[in-house]
Amino acid sequence: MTDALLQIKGLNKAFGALVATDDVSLTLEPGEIHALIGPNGAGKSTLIKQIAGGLKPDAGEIRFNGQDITALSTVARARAGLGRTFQISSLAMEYTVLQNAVLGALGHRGTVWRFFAPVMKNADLRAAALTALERVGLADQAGKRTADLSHGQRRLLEVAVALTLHPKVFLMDEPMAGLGASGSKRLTGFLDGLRREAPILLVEHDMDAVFALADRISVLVYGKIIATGTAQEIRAHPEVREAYLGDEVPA
Ligand SMILES: Nc1ncnc2c1ncn2[C@@H]1O[C@H](COP(=O)(O)OP(=O)(O)OP(=O)(O)O)[C@@H](O)[C@H]1O
Repeated sequence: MTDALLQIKGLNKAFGALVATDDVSLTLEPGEIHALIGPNGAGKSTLIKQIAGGLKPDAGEIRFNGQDITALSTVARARAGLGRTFQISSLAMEYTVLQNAVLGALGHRGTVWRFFAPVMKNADLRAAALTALERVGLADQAGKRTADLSHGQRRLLEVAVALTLHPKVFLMDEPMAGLGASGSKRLTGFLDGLRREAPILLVEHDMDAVFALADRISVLVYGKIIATGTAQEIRAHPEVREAYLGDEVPA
């Protein structure tokens, strides 16, 4: 394998007596989708937050693109190329779809955002935003108020906002949530191609999507990774079946 773009080493995080991240190490290699699965409360979101910079680990190291980023702010990490979609929407609901995408593109330029109107007239920003909207199939919704989008469309808009930043790596926390069968099929197809642009660390409960997409799967239980492997290896792993998959997934 080539050098990992993202390397997590011995990460630990406790909330009082609760160990939410228990000595977690994992890598994300160029071109791959590495899915992180596990039961509710296993610590998946807590791990993503530490990688994105919103939560400080108690111990351990996060290396990105050859650099130790453990002490960097969320903004510095995003500028360095860590793209993220959120479990809870970060969109401005009263703004249009295009305005949200332009704000995303603006974040990449690092420009100080003083006046919204001139920003919306900036041809480069608009073009970057529209390209991202086209890629997720939302270009025809550009003028719509974000609050008027369906839940699934909002999730796609979040992916478009992340795309405007041209990240080197994507961190995605449950992008399929609430999409419905056709929406998740469509997003699955999109993520399948996206991995060639930037590898994806994917937290997802939708097992159809995980098993269709993931090059590798890590299983988190009580904050600990109990197994990492291909879809086939994970399906057949006795401890994983007992702790998480049960009889839902045929081996
Ligand atoms: N800020 C916090 N303070 C205290 N406990 C927390 C905090 N954030 C998370 N936890 C706890 O840490 C554990 C891991 O939570 P986390 O949200 O990371 O799990 P998860 O695997 O993402 O769950 P889900 O699949 O339901 O989203 C849970 O027991 C949760 O209650």
